[in-house]
Amino acid sequence: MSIKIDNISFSYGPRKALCNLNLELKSGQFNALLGPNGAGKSTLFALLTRLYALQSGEVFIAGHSIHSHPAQVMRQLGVVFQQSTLDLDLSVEQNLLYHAALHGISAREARPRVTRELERFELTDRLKDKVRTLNGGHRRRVEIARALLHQPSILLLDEPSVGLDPATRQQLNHHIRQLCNQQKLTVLWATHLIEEVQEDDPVIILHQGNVLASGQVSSLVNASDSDNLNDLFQQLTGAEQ
Ligand SMILES: Nc1ncnc2c1ncn2[C@@H]1O[C@H](COP(=O)(O)OP(=O)(O)OP(=O)(O)O)[C@@H](O)[C@H]1O
Repeated sequence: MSIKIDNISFSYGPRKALCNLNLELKSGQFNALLGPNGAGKSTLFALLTRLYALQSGEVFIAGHSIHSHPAQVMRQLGVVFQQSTLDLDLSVEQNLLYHAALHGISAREARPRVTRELERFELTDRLKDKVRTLNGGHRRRVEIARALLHQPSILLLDEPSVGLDPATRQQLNHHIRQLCNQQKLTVLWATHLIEEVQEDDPVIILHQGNVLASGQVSSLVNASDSDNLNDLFQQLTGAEQ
């Protein structure tokens, strides 16, 4: 399922955060949204998830406007925000069942889904543990498992690897890629880290609210006079990695 972003702009008072964005995510693929701090990544996520109302332009999910068909399209979205939204004093199971209930899924129906997701994330033995006792990498996995409980076809992750050590970051990134391949999920992975983006990925380079480039990494690099994505990113944004 795809997301089409049609000419959206957004300002916080006088500060312009997004300027005339036009994008289409590749359906069933791992799409990377690469931008330095302040690029506008979180603002874009807030608009895609309807946390903020659109000020101009439109967003379509599977051809439906998020403005005119919100319930229909929101069901298709799984979201992992930059800041964790787990309740630290509830167990992993309680956090997951609570989310399922918010989506109208009964506990009876939710339990096997919880079991399946936790198995997939190798967290089965942590079911009854309070989230507070989990390390950062495990908390992130619980959040992703939670985002998948209602079986969305699109998964949005806003800098999910922030605060994790390099090995855990890599595992998480690898895990999402596997999920994407197995389930044909459309993924939007926001990051400021070039090493989380691979040559075959469709990438969107966002800087100061503007899309500077979008397309498959290797095509963008080949069409430029840079040797790799790192060089291209630096050339376009002036930002050092
Ligand atoms: N609530 C707000 N009020 C005013 N300005 C804001 C607000 N939130 C974000 N901004 C500004 O909007 C721009 C885009 O911010 P945004 O958080 O979307 O970027 P980002 O790419 O997610 O960066 P980061 O990784 O640092 O969160 C920045 O200039 C930021 O300072």
